[in-house]
Amino acid sequence: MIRVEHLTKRYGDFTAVNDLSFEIEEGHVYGFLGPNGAGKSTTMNIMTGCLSASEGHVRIEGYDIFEEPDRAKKRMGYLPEQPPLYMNETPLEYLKFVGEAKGVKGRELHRQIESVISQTRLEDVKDRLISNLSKGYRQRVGIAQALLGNPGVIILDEPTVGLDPIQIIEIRDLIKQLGQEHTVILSSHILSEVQTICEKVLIIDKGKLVAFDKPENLEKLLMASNAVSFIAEAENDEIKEVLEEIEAVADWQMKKQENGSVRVDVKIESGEASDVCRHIFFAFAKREKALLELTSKKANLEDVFLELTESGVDKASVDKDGKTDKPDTEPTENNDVEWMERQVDNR
Ligand SMILES: Nc1ncnc2c1ncn2[C@@H]1O[C@H](COP(=O)(O)OP(=O)(O)OP(=O)(O)O)[C@@H](O)[C@H]1O
Repeated sequence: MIRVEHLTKRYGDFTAVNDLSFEIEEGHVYGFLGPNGAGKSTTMNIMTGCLSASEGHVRIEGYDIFEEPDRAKKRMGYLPEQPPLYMNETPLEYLKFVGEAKGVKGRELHRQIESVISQTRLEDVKDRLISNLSKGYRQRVGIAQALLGNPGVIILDEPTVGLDPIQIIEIRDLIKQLGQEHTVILSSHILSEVQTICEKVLIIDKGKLVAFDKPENLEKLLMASNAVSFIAEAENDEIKEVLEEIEAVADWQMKKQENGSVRVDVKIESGEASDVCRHIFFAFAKREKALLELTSKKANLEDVFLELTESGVDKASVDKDGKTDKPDTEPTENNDVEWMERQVDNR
């Protein structure tokens, strides 16, 4: 459906997108994930024909975005990071304007406007001035305009940035619904967002693709960072004996507690942490030694993301340059959003 081939974008001496290639298939929700400045917006702007590329090709359903831009653009709806809304118009007026600009006319335009207003639940505000709408509703208007012309692909650049937690949840639900009828590509630097909405994730860092897979497969990549911790009332030799019985155990550290028990942190090389927990539990029970605590830590997408972007070590075999620079991130903003989301999720 979309084929990106060896895409490169240079701003002067700076390479913002570096030899990016990937293919998007029909009917999935794709997450385009990366730290701030990774090159997500640049890539999306090129894919949607808003920006030229220094090198490479983008084909939308076979149409080259640079050679046949009209045909290619017809097949895509785009919500840029800053949606170009006219504040002194109502959603209805604005959607009419955008629909006409996309070449939709007459009754068909009327039908499509009704349909996108209903899909994005704008009925109650369709006659209010956009300048008087909340950011969440403005974002809905932005999504509604992307849906006009009934494109197969919807591209959304950071659609939840700046929204409050309730609005974030509403927009995510809307995106999930859109994914039932369209191919959706969504850029984000919020991991939990991509994990909950997307079926496939592209991770981009410093303009390069570092991973492209299902969220669950990316987590499997980091099985090695699965870990188990326990506190046992046993001697070091007995603990060593138990751990040596378990093939999946890669390494461990023991620390004597004040009450005489021993805290053990175990690194797992392969397999499930729960299987290792089960083995440890029964091994100590058989020896009639008490386990005071037993917990496992499963690698999640966040671990994959940090591993692939912060360390620059390429576990997905896409980028082999092994850079170790830290990305240009703005953790405060991300943390605020994720913290607020957790408050809502926990209610
Ligand atoms: N017009 C420009 N001129 C020079 N450098 C630019 C220009 N536009 C973007 N850049 C740089 O290119 C890099 C990629 O920017 P881009 O906006 O694509 O990243 P992003 O992944 O979308 O980041 P964010 O999540 O912050 O939006 C950044 O280092 C940015 O500063």
